[in-house]
Amino acid sequence: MAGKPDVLLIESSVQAVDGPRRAKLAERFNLIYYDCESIEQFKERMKPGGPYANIAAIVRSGWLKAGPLAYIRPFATDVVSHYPPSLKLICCNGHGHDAADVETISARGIWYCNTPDACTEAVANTALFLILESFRLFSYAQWCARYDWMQSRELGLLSVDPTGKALGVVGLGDIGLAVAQKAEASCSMKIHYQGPRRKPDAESKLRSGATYHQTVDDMIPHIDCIVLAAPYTKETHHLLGSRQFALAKKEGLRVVNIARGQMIDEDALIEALASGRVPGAGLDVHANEPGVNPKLKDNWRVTLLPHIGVCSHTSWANFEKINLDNLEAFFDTGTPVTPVNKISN
Ligand SMILES: O=CC(=O)O
Repeated sequence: MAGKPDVLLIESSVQAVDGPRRAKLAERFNLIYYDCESIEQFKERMKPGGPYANIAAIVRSGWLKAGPLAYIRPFATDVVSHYPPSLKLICCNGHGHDAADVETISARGIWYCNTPDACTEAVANTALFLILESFRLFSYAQWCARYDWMQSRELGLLSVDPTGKALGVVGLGDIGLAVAQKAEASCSMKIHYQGPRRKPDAESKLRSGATYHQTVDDMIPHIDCIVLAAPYTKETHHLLGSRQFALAKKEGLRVVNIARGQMIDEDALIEALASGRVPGAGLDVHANEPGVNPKLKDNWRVTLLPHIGVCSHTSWANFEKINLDNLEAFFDTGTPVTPVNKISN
């Protein structure tokens, strides 16, 4: 094994890359399979003399473990200082990278790569489902079909079709644009968007274009449903709160979040649901994951998912492929393919 770089693999059961490519991987790298039970154990194993003491790369293509352990954050600030000096590359599944302290990772001279586009379809399809849910409240209707048919009679009088309604997308990046295209194509929704700047290229990919608004507050009075598809940053923390809900049209503002839970002030959302300013919501993400606010759980106007939008067999397969592209490119050329930071070689 001497001479081969140590690569720590956090894998999923979706082994999309198999056959010759996987065999080559084992020829080229000393593959170590992550099996820690806690973050403390992870730190311990990276100490001199430990099994992870010489890792040159970490490749994360799967959950760390099922259950609450899946929420261990191996790239967070308190862990980065425990990385061995040999570590030069992190390849991590997913689109958002707010769970990693990329600034501190960069200061340590380590490349950090995400897997852009690997999950665009999966997340955009989830958003489309949640848009329909926020208007038609089908999850509650399903509950009625299972347990109390007659309660669905009232529901049928409350729900509204999204056809032709105005959709406001916060963040017209890859995912936001895919959501807008699907909503336009399937429900003829009129697209509005907000972000740091106008995006004429993205606008031109929509059949009827899109209306840009500089701020969320400017956009809300024009829309029937808002979808959050922007990265979570200091600026987007509590992007939706009481002030924004107060700006809703009198017919109300449907709310869909496929980005990060902390972009919504959940207490304000609960109040807006009670007052009718928000007649329906679809949330894939939550402020305190893996917990879900009990008041949202109790509200039949809200469709709740457990941050599953990004996860499909298709996405996990793409994650693995892109991670391995990054690993191989880094060891071939010194530069990975999809880094979010830049390290001078
Ligand atoms: O939420 C999931 C991701 O950012 O990939």
